[in-house]
Formats: sequence, structure tokens, C-alpha cells
Amino acid sequence: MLKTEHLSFRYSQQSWIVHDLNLSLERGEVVGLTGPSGLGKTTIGKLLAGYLQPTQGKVTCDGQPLPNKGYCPVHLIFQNPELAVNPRWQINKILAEGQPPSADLLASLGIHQSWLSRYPHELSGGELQRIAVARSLNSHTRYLIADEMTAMLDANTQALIWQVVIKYAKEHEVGILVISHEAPLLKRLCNRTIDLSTLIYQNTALK
Ligand SMILES: Nc1ncnc2c1ncn2[C@@H]1O[C@H](COP(=O)(O)OP(=O)(O)OP(=O)(O)O)[C@@H](O)[C@H]1O
Repeated sequence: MLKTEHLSFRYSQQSWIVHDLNLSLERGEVVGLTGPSGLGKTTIGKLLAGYLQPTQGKVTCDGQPLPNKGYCPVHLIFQNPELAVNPRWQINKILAEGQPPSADLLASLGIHQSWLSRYPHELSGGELQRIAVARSLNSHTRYLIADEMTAMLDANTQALIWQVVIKYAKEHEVGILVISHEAPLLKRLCNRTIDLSTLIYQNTALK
């Protein structure tokens, strides 16, 4: 289980962005996270994947703290894939960084062989996002944080990517947190959805 316990976070001395948050995500579960812009969804995603350290409280992955080095079992996929890849590496090298994806997985995501010798700037946004997704779906990944992962893609590419990701997650018991503003997408994909505004309201009301 991926879990936050009394998780709080603020950027420097600013006010709390995340305060006393208790969330959990089981392996194989698909959970949505939604809420108005600026409320802290991306920040929570970064905390869950170890990109940011909690100011207070903790994040555990299957009972253990997140590792300080090596491959993190919680993998974060951003809306903009160009921010997540080394622009000087060929796609082949980017894919080999974790554990090279199988030919079947590449084919199911519609990744062409000819893309593999190109550099990130030589692919479209949608093509590069498929590469980022293929890289994330490896046996070291136990939880996937999909932060507006398909928000910039056309409907067909969006459907293709989600179909592959959900199938993989079911087969390999990967838990997914889907961060999105798109209610129909969350309804279609998720077992349950956490609305951050409701959660914050409840937290405040309890104090
Ligand atoms: N590096 C940073 N330094 C200071 N403040 C930041 C930093 N990153 C984000 N913030 C602030 O933290 C708050 C939460 O941002 P975050 O990106 O987590 O929100 P969000 O809910 O994901 O928003 P959106 O739906 O627009 O993507 C915002 O007020 C934002 O301005």
C-alpha cells in the first residue's frame, strides 16, 4: 500500500500547501485525485514519488520509506514528457534507463521502431508521452502517479494510452493515482476519486 500519514508540506516559509493528509492507495487500485487548480494535487504527486520531502508526516510504500537512491517504486508521469527525459539522449537510451520495455508493450503503445534512434525534440508531444509511459511500465514500478498524463493529447491517443496502462496495471498489480480535472475520465477509470477541496473542508471542519 502507498500511504501518507499526517502528511504536511509547505514551500519554504509559505503557508501549508498540504496539511495533515492521510491517503492510501492499494496495489492494483485506480484512484482519482481531483480539485480546483492550485490546491496542491501536483505537490501531493511529487511527495508521493519522492520528488519532494514532507515538512511533517510521512509517505510509505508497502510499509517502507521511499528509497533515497536507485529506482523509486512510485513513478511519476507528468503532463509534459519533455520535462522528464534527458534531451541529449536518444529514445533507445531513455527507454533502457529503467528496464527496457518489451517489443509487445512498445507495439501496444503504437511506438514505431524508427522513433527509437531519434532525440526527444524529434518526436511530437503525444509520441514522447508514449515513450514516457513505456519507460514507467516496468517491473520495478509498483505505483504510478499519473499527473494530467493525457491532458494535452487528442482523444484517440488518450484512449490508447489509458487502455494499455490500465491493462498493465491489472496484470501486474500496479496502483495508479490519476490526477485530473476531467470528471468523465476519472469516472471511467477509477475505483474511487478523492476530491481535494472536500478533503480540505472536512479536515478544517474537524479542527
Ligand atoms: N516550487 C514552488 N515554490 C513555491 N510555490 C509553489 C511551487 N510549486 C507550486 N507552488 C504553489 O503551490 C500551490 C499548489 O500547486 P500545485 O501545482 O500542487 O497545484 P495543483 O492543484 O496541481 O494545480 P493545477 O490543477 O493548476 O495543476 C500553488 O499555489 C503553487 O503556486
